[in-house]
Amino acid sequence: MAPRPSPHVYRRLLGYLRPYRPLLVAGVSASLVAAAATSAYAWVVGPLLRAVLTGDPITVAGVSLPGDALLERLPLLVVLVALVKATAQFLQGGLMQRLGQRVMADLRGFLYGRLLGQPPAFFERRHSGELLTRFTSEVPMVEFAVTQALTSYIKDGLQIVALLVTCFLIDAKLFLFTFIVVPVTVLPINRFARSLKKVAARSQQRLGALTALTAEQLQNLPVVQAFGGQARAAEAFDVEAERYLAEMRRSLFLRGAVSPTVELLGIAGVAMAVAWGARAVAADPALAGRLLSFMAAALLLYQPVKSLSGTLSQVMTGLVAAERLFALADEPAPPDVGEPAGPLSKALVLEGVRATYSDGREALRGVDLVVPAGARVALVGPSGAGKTTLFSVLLGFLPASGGRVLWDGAPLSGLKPSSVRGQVAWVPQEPVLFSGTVRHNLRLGKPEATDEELWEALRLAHAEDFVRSLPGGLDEPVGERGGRLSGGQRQRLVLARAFLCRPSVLLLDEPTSALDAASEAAVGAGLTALMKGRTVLVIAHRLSTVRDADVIAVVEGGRVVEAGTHAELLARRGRYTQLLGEGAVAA
Ligand SMILES: Nc1ncnc2c1ncn2[C@@H]1O[C@H](COP(=O)(O)OP(=O)(O)OP(=O)(O)O)[C@@H](O)[C@H]1O
Repeated sequence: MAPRPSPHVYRRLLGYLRPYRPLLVAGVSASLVAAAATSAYAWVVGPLLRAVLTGDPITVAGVSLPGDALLERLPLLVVLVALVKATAQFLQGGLMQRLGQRVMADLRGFLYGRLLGQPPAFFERRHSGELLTRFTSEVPMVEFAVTQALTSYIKDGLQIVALLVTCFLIDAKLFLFTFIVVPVTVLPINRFARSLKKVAARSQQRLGALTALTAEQLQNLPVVQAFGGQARAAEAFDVEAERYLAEMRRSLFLRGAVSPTVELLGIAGVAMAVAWGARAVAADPALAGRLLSFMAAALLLYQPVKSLSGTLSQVMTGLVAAERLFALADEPAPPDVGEPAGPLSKALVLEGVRATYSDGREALRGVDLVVPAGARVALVGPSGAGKTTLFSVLLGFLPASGGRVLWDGAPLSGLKPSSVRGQVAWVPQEPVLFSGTVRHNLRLGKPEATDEELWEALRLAHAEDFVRSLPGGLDEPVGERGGRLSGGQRQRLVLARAFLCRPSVLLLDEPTSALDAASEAAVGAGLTALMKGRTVLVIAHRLSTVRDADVIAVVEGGRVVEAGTHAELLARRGRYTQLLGEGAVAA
């Protein structure tokens, strides 16, 4: 069943207005003035027309004006009313738009902040395209709904109320007769609103699926092309695009039908009022002025009603989008609470650690391992053994489902995750860089680092020379994902970034990507420097790294099946010897 915006969504969006109450009050006041000015038109137009046509004296707001004074004062009055209305509308539009933009900025910031607190499992359950759709298409939908609701809905709503009151005051009987059709108008609008909500939710889901598919295919285009998969990709795209089109057809049909239906009902009401009024005036000619005022007010109603019904569908779409955004933001994120972790000084101990992914796969099945502070422990094992999962548990991305991890004797589950991450530097196999400058990338873990500290880190990571030779130095842009640098340069920047954080524990997934001999030597020297004096857990892919380790842990099937030094394990002639024979680590 398609989701529908609940009253809760309106309330929550209204909550975002609270900090801007003065702005809201000013905007609503301007709307009230504009609405009152519109009603004033109706008050003056009827008597004016009647006086012009008959030359009789008229009474406006209790003041009786003779026919000749009219031609001087009434045009002035009309211009004055127009001036007040124009000024009020200008203020109303400006204030409400500003309010709408502030609300949206807050909402966008809130959503992004919530996403930044989510663990990797949250993103694995979703397609990156889906999240992108939220930001690129659903946030603007909410933005439109909020600004539209604040500008058009308040302005038009107040104008409608003011004009209805005007009509009632001019002639209560005529009012009751004419607007007996109003309840009849509300019924179809309500039905439209409900259908529109459903269709809006479905078309947003379809757009999400289409964006997800497109993003995935384009991101991996070289692979698609290498396998000659363009035709299949185009076919899959057409299928999704057709589904989206079908939903949009339904949505556009409904949207197109709202305005004309409301207009028809409104015109019918006015026509009936004219017929009734004409008969009443025939019986009592003095009614003519009032009837003209009444009709002016009824016709002035046309514009705000049309404007309201025209944007109804977009506002509904925006509310559905808001509900989806709130649902995303409300996904519980693991709390960042607990005791602060200090630098590791004794040992990191894993006792029977188990870990299960959200799809039910148990990747760790009782890992026992002791990593003394300052030691270098190499993890080796076949692909899929659970080495990366172990890092995820240590970084707090995946909670242990059994056993425990002790950080200097304190259970990891009781420590504040951000403080543990502050002690740990994680260097993944593929260097991760963001578009931006060298400085921007280095400061990721230490935003306040000075240039001296950056150069020092670059020197330690054997990256100083190449950064100095870049035309912009620290200010040189690295390109998207570091694409303007070589593989070895990217890796050394990532190492420099880790140096800056002064971690006490290093989780290192040794790079395997082919580098030329010079780059490899530089990266290797940087790595050696980084590991010096720290507790290191390294997923080893090179024999030299394994041989130099204090302890080698052989991981297989989610357990540590053997542990010891290189010499001890070779002497045992067990699984380690077998793995070396199979080429699990490169010479
Ligand atoms: N996000 C995930 N969701 C579900 N299962 C996963 C996820 N990541 C890994 N797995 C599974 O968990 C097991 C251990 O994977 P892990 O990535 O820890 O192995 P690894 O030893 O690091 O392998 P490699 O050396 O190939 O990187 C594998 O069976 C894998 O399929």
